[in-house]
Amino acid sequence: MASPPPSAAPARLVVLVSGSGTNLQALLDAIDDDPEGFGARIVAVGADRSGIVGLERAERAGLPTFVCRVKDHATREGWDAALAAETARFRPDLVVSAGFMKIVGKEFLARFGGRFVNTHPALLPSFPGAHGVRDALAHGVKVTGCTVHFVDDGVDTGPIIAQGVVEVTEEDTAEGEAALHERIKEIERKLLVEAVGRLARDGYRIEGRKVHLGHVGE
Ligand SMILES: Nc1nc2c(c(=O)[nH]1)N[C@@H](CN(C=O)c1ccc(C(=O)N[C@@H](CCC(=O)O)C(=O)O)cc1)CN2
Ligand SMILES: NCC(=O)N[C@@H]1O[C@H](COP(=O)([O-])[O-])[C@@H](O)[C@H]1O
Repeated sequence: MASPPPSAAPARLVVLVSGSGTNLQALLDAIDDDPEGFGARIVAVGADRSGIVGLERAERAGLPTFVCRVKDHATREGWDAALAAETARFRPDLVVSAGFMKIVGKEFLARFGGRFVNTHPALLPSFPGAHGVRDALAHGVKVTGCTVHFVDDGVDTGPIIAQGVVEVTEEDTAEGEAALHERIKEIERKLLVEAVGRLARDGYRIEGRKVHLGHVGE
């Protein structure tokens, strides 16, 4: 699977959030710093819950937002189809899960598979799921980090785009999960900005588990 050849128009991004949205903010800031050069612009921000700082950041930036809550739908499949339809309204080239805490299903992946990027706070394939930082600490690892990857129908199993490493220190106890997560997020924000910018500017090919950046060799 390959992205379309790079075009003069910036890639359209829909960003999905569930929380504080600092990764979203990093993307907003990078685009603001170099609107022509970044290669992408955010066209909408979606969430699975209301009342979160991530949505406030989007509103402050003057972006359209949408909220799609599981509990407003009779079935999980109905929610997934609604999320896909809301996202599709904004005609994204790429969808970015930046702290989006819901597993998406068949309908969403049918529409956005191969162009849905997630950032996860651990070095995949270790410690997938909703508690990557806590699980890595509990396992006693000495290094952890973050992974930007394409989303597939597993949980955090899709092809890896980029990874960043963070050392675990003696002070990083199970109770100190938040402090380690903050150090990971400092690296993660830069990694996500760099990865999304490169995907948008240079294009990419996914061959099996390998992600090749750029249109070289086509
Ligand atoms: N089909 C996929 N969907 C998503 C993936 C993925 O790899 N495949 N990655 C996530 C993000 N993610 C970690 O990176 C993640 C988010 C949430 C969960 C989870 O277990 N969620 C529960 C609900 C938890 C909650 O609401 O707080 C759920 O979905 O029911 C695991 C991994 C983006 N989506
Ligand atoms: N498995 C998904 C997951 O744990 N996602 C994590 O949530 C945080 C969101 O931070 P933010 O809201 O400040 O961007 C990020 O660390 C992201 O990797």
